[in-house]
Amino acid sequence: MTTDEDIVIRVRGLKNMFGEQVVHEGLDLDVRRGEILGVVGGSGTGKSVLMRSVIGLQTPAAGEISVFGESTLDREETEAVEIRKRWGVLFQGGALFSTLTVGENVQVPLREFYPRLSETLLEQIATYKVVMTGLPADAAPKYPAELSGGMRKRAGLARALALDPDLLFLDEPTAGLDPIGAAAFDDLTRSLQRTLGLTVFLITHDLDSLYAICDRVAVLADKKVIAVGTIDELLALDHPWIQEYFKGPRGRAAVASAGSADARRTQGA
Ligand SMILES: Nc1ncnc2c1ncn2[C@@H]1O[C@H](COP(=O)(O)OP(=O)(O)OP(=O)(O)O)[C@@H](O)[C@H]1O
Repeated sequence: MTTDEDIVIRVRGLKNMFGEQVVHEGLDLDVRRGEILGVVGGSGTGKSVLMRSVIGLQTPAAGEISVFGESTLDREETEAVEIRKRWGVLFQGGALFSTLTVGENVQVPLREFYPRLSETLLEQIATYKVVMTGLPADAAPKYPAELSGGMRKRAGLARALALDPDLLFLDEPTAGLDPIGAAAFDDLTRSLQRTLGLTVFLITHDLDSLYAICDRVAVLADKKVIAVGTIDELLALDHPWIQEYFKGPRGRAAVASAGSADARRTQGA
């Protein structure tokens, strides 16, 4: 049974609109503690807007959002800061500051939330986070433009982990990576999630990621979350978009690839 303490993000009756365009209406969602929740939906269904609403970058027209049991809407700034410290965000494309080195990028949230840390400690923490994401320590003094796409994603992840968050938001982290790089990033996400006990909100179009690392998947369509569950539970529903998405050619390829990855793991075990 899921209790209130098990729910890290609770969204109820969310409505978002831009001018006349209604993106969400009556959207409900629960994200459970310690899970990787995949968020899928066609382009423009409002996955990023949902994430931005939860992290306070988008003020909804209506609805309630709570994170760690605290409402995130209409809060005093000091209270909002305390909640914001508990999450990290990897935005679409990494969103690194191009004029700062990787290490300096990781230091940005540290400087914002802990302005009294010494320069030495800032550097040490940043290097530690960089290494934690599988990058060599000598990536820290490099600029984002000097890194490959996959390395930049890892650098973005290092920055998202800067404050030792309990909750991680990842917006299409494997977009633009080749299949091997994407699988490696999935493995890294899973391993960090397990080691650090993270709850992960993962927006993705990548069916391989859904099969490989997501505990449950939420499907956005018709301005709301139309279904949430394991992939098997979703497949039991006869919604046309869900059937087409998971059982279309790309879905079938992802099942085959998940099967062979499992077999490789079993043989390697
Ligand atoms: N700041 C904004 N101003 C106006 N419209 C916006 C804004 N942000 C998002 N939208 C609109 O809201 C809708 C949902 O956008 P969103 O980026 O959340 O979609 P998405 O599901 O993440 O799409 P994709 O999978 O293509 O990234 C789109 O129609 C988009 O044009």
